[in-house]
Amino acid sequence: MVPVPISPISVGHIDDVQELRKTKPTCIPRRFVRDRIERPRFSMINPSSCTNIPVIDLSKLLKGNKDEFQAELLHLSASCEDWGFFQVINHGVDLSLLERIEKVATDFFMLPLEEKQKYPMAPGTVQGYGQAFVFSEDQKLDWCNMFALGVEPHFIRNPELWPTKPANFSETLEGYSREIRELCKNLLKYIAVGLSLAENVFENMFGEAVQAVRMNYYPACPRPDLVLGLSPHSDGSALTVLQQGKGSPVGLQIFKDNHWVPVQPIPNALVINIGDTIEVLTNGRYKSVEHRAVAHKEKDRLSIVTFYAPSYEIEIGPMTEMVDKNNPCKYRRYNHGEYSKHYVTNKLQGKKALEFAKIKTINYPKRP
Ligand SMILES: COC(=O)C(/C=C/C1=C(C)CCCC1(C)C)=C/O[C@H]1C=C(C)C(=O)O1
Ligand SMILES: O=C(O)CCC(=O)C(=O)O
Ligand SMILES: [Fe+2]
Repeated sequence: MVPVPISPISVGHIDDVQELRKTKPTCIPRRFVRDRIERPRFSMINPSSCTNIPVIDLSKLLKGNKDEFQAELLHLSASCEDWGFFQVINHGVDLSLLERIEKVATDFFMLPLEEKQKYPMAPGTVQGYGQAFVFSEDQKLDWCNMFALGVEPHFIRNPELWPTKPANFSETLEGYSREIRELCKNLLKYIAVGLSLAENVFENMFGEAVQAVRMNYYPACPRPDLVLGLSPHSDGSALTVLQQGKGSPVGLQIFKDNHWVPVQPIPNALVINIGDTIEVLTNGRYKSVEHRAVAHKEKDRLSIVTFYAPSYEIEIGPMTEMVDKNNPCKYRRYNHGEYSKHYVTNKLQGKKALEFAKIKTINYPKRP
């Protein structure tokens, strides 16, 4: 076959925000300054920010009595349906692992730039150190440094991008990913039961699930009102598990009822969100929710995010149980590998990536 020339992507110069903060603490290059409409208006944050996202106590599902189990299952279904986001406490993930992953992530981001640049995220790709989802020179940049790695199955790994410093990075990430994988399997089991589906429906469907980790480091910013830590997006995964660094300021915001609602960190809790894949499988009953991160004036922030998704070979489409006369099929069937490719080759733009799967409805004009 004739090799197709791939046109190289020209993304221009991307400043490393941690370096900017060190060397020019008051400078915000033009590419980071958002258009007015996109800027986070802190005065516009829902004043009843006490509307906190729901909290699920997983121990009640794992080992609660019958009544506790039923009540928490209802709470989980309602959280998925009404919020698409919740925090999980008593999740069973070893707390020392949460501390250790945070330590290696922080140690990595604190390395000299030359060391981190040994693991570069090539333009247009998503693994390594840098800024993902940048495809042109005029695209606005996020006030964030990212380090992302594919973890499972092994063929998605690029071993050259697994850092040798800090020394215990790889073994810690392996241990952490194993436990987060079990958490995702458990959550998917209870999500299925809450939908009156067979408990193993997702695990059986997903095959050898894909798991990737992204560590986001948001340095303090002199004008947080002009920049975004991370552009608004929904996640392409089935489920996402997000760990907020201890002592990190509030930064994650979710878009609900036309307002950006901040997510208040709870010590040792993990934030879970429904990804695009579960939205499609449930025919839109559980929706992936747009979210973003904002920067803080004085404090740096760290988040460690795991994307859990079906194997690339899997065909995805609304499950038959979720489609009926009152809920007509809203999404087409597609291959998850194709969706992953589509997702990672487009800039983050709200829920735009999911247009890929939506069945367009035509509104015929009413007859006179
Ligand atoms: C920067 O990365 C992402 O935001 C991201 C990518 C994840 C991936 C890797 C880092 C390695 C290869 C696999 C994968 C594409 C999952 C988001 O992940 C979402 C997007 C899709 C689609 C998904 O399944 O998870
Ligand atoms: O840092 C955060 O709180 C948000 C991260 C996120 O949404 C992501 O990595 O997909
Ligand atoms: Fe996200």
